Amino acid sequence: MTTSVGEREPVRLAGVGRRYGPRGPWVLRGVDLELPPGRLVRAVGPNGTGKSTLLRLVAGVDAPAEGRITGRPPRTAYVPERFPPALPFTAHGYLVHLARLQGLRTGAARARAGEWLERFGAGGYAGTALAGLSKGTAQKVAVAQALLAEPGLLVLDEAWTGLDTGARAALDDAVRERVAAGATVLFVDHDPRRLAGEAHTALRVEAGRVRPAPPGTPASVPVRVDGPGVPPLPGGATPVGAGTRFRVDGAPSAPVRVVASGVLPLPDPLPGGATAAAVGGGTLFRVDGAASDELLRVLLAASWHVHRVEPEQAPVPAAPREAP
Ligand SMILES: Nc1ncnc2c1ncn2[C@@H]1O[C@H](COP(=O)(O)OP(=O)(O)OP(=O)(O)O)[C@@H](O)[C@H]1O
Repeated sequence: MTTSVGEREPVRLAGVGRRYGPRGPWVLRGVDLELPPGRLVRAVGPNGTGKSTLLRLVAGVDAPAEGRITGRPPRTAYVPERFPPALPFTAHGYLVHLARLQGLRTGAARARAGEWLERFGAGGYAGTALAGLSKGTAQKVAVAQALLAEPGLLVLDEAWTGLDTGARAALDDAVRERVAAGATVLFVDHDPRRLAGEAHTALRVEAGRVRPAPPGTPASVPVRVDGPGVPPLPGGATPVGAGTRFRVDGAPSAPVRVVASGVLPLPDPLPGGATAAAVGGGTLFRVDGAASDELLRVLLAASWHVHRVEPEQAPVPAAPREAP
């Protein structure tokens, strides 16, 4: 059940604002965000500050009062904070109906609906009317509907609330599968231990703004190094604390390349006059070694995900001409 969603653009929010009613206070304003594929993003913030509003906007079930949201993939799924009132379906019938609406053929829709009910431990309620389900089982159906069609963007608003332990673990696994398949997953959950240490980025929603959450936010992994091994780092940099931050002793002077990706805007200009260019799945920064520490600090502060830090390679020499 883990089809890759393939290469696609990030979901982009540009100057997004939302208020309820033409004279209502702005709940969110001036929100600029990029949510790239393959990222697990957590939104945090005090009650009533606009987390659900942000999630509804990203999911496309609500529209901004100003600004634009682009790049939403065709298969976007959303689990609202509150499941809609019971409709005249059985649990299985409802999921089949939604899967058909999402483009699955009847046979595949039936199979997928059954599989997801089983995964969440609700297979025994497939034939029960939605109106007859307990709150917990109804929540399993709410979560299953979002996973039926392997969405490229999955938005979860307190989706774990009401689930039993087994179903919560099944949802954790389903989220990991979607992220591994290249989907973007944006979630809110009141439990700070939810997917702790796995979220690539934490966003703080407060006072109408969306900012990177401060380092130490439980779900935040400000910088994570991917790959089987980290190459020798410029200036003898050493990983600190399970490979999440770097300390550089002495100022290296050799040029350095940093490959990173992130959702929040970076300062312009970048430290040391670093240049940035898009590469597959991220951004390639080139910076003088003396400024690489500062560039990493800036990336860290903006919750960017650093994939590689390496010395700039010498230009590849031209291939020698063959003797005539
Ligand atoms: N449909 C609506 N009509 C009017 N005001 C709304 C509507 N939805 C949300 N609001 C208001 O917008 C603000 C942000 O609400 P929102 O639900 O997005 O916050 P939240 O951070 O998700 O809250 P919580 O953590 O309590 O779920 C609140 O003041 C809320 O009353």
